[in-house]
Amino acid sequence: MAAVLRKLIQGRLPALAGVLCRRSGNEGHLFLNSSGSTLMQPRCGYSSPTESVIVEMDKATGVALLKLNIPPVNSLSLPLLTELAIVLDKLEMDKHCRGLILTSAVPNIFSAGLNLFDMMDKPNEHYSEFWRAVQEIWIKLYGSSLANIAAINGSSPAGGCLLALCSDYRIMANNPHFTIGLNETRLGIVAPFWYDILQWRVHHPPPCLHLFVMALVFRLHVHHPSAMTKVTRAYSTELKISVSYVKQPINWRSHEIYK
Ligand SMILES: CCCCC/C=C/C(=O)SCCNC(=O)CCNC(=O)[C@H](O)C(C)(C)COP(=O)(O)OP(=O)(O)OC[C@H]1O[C@@H](n2cnc3c(N)ncnc32)[C@H](O)[C@@H]1OP(=O)(O)O
Repeated sequence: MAAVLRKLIQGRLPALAGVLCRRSGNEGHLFLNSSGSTLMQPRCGYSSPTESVIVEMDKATGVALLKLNIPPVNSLSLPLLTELAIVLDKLEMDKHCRGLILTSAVPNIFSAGLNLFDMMDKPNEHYSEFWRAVQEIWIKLYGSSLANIAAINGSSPAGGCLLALCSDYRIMANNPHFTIGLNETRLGIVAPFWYDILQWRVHHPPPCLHLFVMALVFRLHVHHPSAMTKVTRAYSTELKISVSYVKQPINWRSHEIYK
């Protein structure tokens, strides 16, 4: 690990800087226990071909639980990114699916971020394909029409943090050993401009966003349609605002931090 990091820090990140600068480019109860692992009672499931992304679809709520499952650290390799993209596409097209929760099947690790081995000693074609896959994931997650929540049940540096930032809402297990943040700057990787916006959005959520998530969690935990209808009616305006907020496209020119 140390040797890999040293090699990357020494500036052997061919093709990376250019790509990063380019601008195109029972009832499904969810708990985080003290160790941060997620417990959910699955109703039915389908997973990616290699089970690197386990999918547990709760038919009653229409919420899919996605568990990243590439030990030891769920590093985001090209195959994992590709499988995750396929799963996200399938869920987007599934008319019964209303939301998704992204978490990890690996104890203590949500994701170690981008796979370091995909960023070194590879031909240029590989870098193009890899970075296209990275961008595709954040676009699919951020632009998803489904409500999506990151249940961060372990450490989540760099690209792992990106996955969390792309989600509509984040819940992290309360464990002092779990770290999260953008440590990739130490490897010489400059985070692209939209990373700022994703972070800004996290630090300045409107109060109604919390209401939106409360309603969602309420829907998952309490199977009481009439109670839910009352909540929805009472707060319909706030819910509409929060839904449009979390699903708004990034428009960096009009964004407040760039004004
Ligand atoms: C366009 C969007 C821009 C987004 C920019 C994002 C960039 C990145 O994501 S760069 C990647 C940055 N990630 C890291 O620097 C993470 C480094 N890893 C860690 O900090 C730790 O490994 C850990 C906290 C995630 C887990 O710690 P621990 O449980 O102690 O496990 P080990 O450190 O012993 O690691 C086990 C095993 O996993 C290998 N490994 C760790 N991280 C990666 C990785 N990102 N890619 C590939 N492999 C990784 C590590 O080398 C160990 O392997 P072995 O030595 O063979 O056991």
